[in-house]
Amino acid sequence: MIAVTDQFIQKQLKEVIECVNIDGKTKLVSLVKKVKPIDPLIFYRNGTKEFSHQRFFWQDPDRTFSLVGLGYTHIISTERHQDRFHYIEKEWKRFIDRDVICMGDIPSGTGPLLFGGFSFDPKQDKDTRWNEFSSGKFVVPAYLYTVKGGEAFFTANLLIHPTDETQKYNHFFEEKEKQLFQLNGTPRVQEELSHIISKHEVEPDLFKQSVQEATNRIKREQIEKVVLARQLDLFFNEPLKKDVILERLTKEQPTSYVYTFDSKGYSFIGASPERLIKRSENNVFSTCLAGSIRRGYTLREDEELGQQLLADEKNLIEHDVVVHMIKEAMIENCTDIQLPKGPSLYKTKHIQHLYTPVKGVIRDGVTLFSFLEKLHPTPALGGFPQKKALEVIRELENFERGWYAAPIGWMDMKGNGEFIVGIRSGLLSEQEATLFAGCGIVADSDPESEYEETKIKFNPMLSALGGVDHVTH
Ligand SMILES: C=C(O[C@H]1C=CC=C(C(=O)O)[C@@H]1O)C(=O)O
Repeated sequence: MIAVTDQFIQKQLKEVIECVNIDGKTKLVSLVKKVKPIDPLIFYRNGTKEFSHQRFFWQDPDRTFSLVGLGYTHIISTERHQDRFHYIEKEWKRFIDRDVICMGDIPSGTGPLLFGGFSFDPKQDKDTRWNEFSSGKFVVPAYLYTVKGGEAFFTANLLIHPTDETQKYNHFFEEKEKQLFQLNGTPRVQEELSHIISKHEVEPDLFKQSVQEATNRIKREQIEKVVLARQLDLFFNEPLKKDVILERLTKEQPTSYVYTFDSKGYSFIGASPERLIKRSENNVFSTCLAGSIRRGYTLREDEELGQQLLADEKNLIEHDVVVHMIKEAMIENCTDIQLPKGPSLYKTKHIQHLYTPVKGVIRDGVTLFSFLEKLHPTPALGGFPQKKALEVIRELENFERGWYAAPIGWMDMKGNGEFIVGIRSGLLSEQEATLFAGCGIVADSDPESEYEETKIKFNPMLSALGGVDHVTH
């Protein structure tokens, strides 16, 4: 990409405004500039005053790729049950073709990019807490900061109306850049968090009963595997500092994706280790992650626990069901599939998992969203067979999962992008948080152990919110 100057951008903007004035139709113009890298958390924080109701943040586990969006210039949202993936993709394509003007050669991950997610199951009974998070909701940010490797880019996606005058945008880009990239102040991770004044496990006994019921059904061969989840409610003494929580997540969960989607006072936030699908040109990557054990307190104990997990039959069955389903989806949609023979370990700060990465070359005509539709929910989040597992979850879980355990991610205008599953997550509002955690149930699952496993899975969010002591390795 050519390094553009502010004068060049100003000239381009002037030309677009003149065209829009003549044409009489509102357009989104996407301006991209290479900038000096700053910490993406600073960009997110700089949006607190103006954009706290419309912000998102995304960072890869290796922290070499970050996206931060401020302000939502365009929203594509649906409450559809059936073809929600297709609908969002179709609307996005239509928007790009009809309403977007891009300047020059735009690198992947910049420009008019779509960020958002889907709900786990649009057929679950609705809870008003999830009102801002529809069955499919995607946004094009007004301002986007992208970090790719050592390079950084600032995108402004501006809506230009036919009545707009050129003067309105004089020095606009430069001033926004100055405002959003200012390095004022130290990292806030040391700052005191709001205090948890009350912690409430939502119906733990019901969860254990549901696990028991699920194992009975599995033994009666009505289903092979089902993932059951539960909630933990937290109440705080003062409004939550979302930028501090996000910063703690990035520091405390170095092997996880960190993400938040903020909308009108609510934030869906988490640190997930689980990639659902990534597309980069014609290459696709997915991950089978299922089967868990806690981390050890010493290196030795940690290794022993890892070996125990790698040999544990119950966990291997749980994992195999996921590998089988993802492999089938890969065969259908890809060529040149590469899949290791057996799982390895994936360690996060509080928990270790059985892990099998998969890659392939996407077949002609398959898109990121059509692939997503095939995969979601994998047996790591739903169960197997998929349809039956969803019915069991609807029956045995007594809350709406919303975006928990569902795809969240991004796609650019070239169709490249990545989706993870929104686990190790919580829904935050002003002074409250609801955390979610689930686990895969197979015939041999024991309700008490599954309950303990969900406790560990609450820890990444709980710790970022100031609720648990840190485990050190
Ligand atoms: C459903 C969750 O985790 C899934 C991902 C990895 C391992 C899992 C397990 O071992 O049960 C779960 O399938 C969660 O963290 O809420």
